[in-house]
Amino acid sequence: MEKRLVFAVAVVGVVLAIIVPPWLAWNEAQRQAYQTESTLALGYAKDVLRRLDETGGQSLQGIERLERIGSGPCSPEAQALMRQIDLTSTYIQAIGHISNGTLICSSMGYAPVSLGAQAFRSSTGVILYTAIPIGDSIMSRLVGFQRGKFVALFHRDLPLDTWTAVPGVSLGVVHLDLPVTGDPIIHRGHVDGRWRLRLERRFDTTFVADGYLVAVVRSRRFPIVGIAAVPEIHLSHQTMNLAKRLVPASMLAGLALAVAIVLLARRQVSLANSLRQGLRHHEFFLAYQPVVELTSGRWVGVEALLRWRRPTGELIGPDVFIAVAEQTGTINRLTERVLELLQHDLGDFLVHHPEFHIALNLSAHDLTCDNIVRMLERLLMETGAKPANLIVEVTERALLDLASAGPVLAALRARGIEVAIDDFGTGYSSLSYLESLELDFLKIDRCFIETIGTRAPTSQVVQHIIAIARTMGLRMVAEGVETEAQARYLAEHGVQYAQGWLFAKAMSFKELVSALNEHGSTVNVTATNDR
Ligand SMILES: Nc1nc2c(ncn2[C@@H]2O[C@@H]3COP(=O)(O)O[C@H]4[C@@H](O)[C@H](n5cnc6c(=O)[nH]c(N)nc65)O[C@@H]4COP(=O)(O)O[C@H]3[C@H]2O)c(=O)[nH]1
Repeated sequence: MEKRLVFAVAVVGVVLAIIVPPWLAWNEAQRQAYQTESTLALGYAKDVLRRLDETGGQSLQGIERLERIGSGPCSPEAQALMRQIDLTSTYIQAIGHISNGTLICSSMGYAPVSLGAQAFRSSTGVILYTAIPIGDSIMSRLVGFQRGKFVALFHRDLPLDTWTAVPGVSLGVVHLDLPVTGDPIIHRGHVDGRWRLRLERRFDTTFVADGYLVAVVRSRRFPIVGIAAVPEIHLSHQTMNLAKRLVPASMLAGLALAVAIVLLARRQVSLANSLRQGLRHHEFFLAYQPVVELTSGRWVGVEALLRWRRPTGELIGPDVFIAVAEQTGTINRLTERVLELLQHDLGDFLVHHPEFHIALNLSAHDLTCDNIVRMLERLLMETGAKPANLIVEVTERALLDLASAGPVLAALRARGIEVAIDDFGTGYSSLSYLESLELDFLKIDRCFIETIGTRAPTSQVVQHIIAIARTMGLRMVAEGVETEAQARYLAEHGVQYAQGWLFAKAMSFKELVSALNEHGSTVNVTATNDR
């Protein structure tokens, strides 16, 4: 990634960091407010429904008791029962016998009372009266519930007499046998009978309509729904209250993120510049970590690991600078430098150690064209080495672009240079994907070796990786072996090679040569410092 690209990505990142968190916070405030208010509205609707269910239940029970009396609907016995039902019920105001729309006798006494016009007859034969003229008031607040010869009267406000913390809440009950456009049977405030359609097959639902947050709940006992509508303005207030807390916090977080992006971009650019400078000023060198044959303890080769020492003496690890080099397009130059350093270090070493191998790491970029093939051929020519002396290590990530990596790897293998898949198990490769490549070695990553003999959930993975390597006919190299127990386990499970601090840390080429000269290739020293 060039400087300008880093800048562009950073600008986009900063803009997003400033816009996205407050936007997310605002959405979260809306979501939370809606959730809270919906729960509240559903609570009101359920309360109305519970009261009406209870009223209906008590009315039916009372009527059934009166129907069971054999002594006539207005007999003294029946009237005594009416008074008893009236007194003991919590919701019914009166109960009586009706004939031709007139209450003949009731728990209130003998005086005949006309119930006025029928408001509605349900499919189950229940008749409702909603404008019963009692006393001087033509439109009294009583509602009549008639089944057969008897009617129960209750106060219209009773089911709606639910306490609401929010002002302006509308409450109502709609009968499902009424036409869709019909009015609610009882209501307080604005209630639209059509809101019930939003229930569909559910038992309750909430939605925003006509300036209200509406909750509709269906009764499981009667064909009715309870409705509560909280003014939308209240929802907006709640959203604003929450947003006042969430948005500033998210803006701060976004700002911190933006600052982090700017700092990271600056570091990226300055690290990229330093990398180029480091290449010009020869600040890179190679360290070599021995690869050991597990059955014999023989050093059969080394892995060349790149190191960067800044003029300040600071040592920067490849984990940091390889990623920056890959992102800033300097990686090919870095690989070139690795080959130059190898050529310089090796001299004619491999001519005298024909069985020894050198493993070097390649990046995804190196595999995008066959330039690397020519560069390695040149290295072989200059050092007098054979292709079998070289192993290239590629990570699973580098193999993602199979279309370009595949032919390059095939070209290397065609020349006799072997290929190892590095950090196996940490990337994205699927088995079928790996099978489409021709490989020689599989390197088992340190993170799996660490789990050997532990109770870590991934401790079984090593066995699977070993099985995969066997199935694919690959030789194995275990990385990061630090204990005898790990080495023993690996040897017992047929892993041929290993590297790690148990055997030796990475060392300079000079130290490698003197260790080999001193002890032959069966050295068993823990070589000095990993520079
Ligand atoms: N804790 C622990 N660590 C151990 C042990 N034995 C070896 N290691 C470390 O594990 C890493 C092994 O290299 P890698 O998996 O190829 O992983 C390498 C490789 O992917 C990459 N790298 C190194 N040199 C080059 C290079 O020249 N070119 C490219 N493209 N990548 C390189 O950087 C990665 C990191 O390299 P290093 O920092 O040198 O870290 C090395 C090595 O120092 C052990 O017993 N315990």
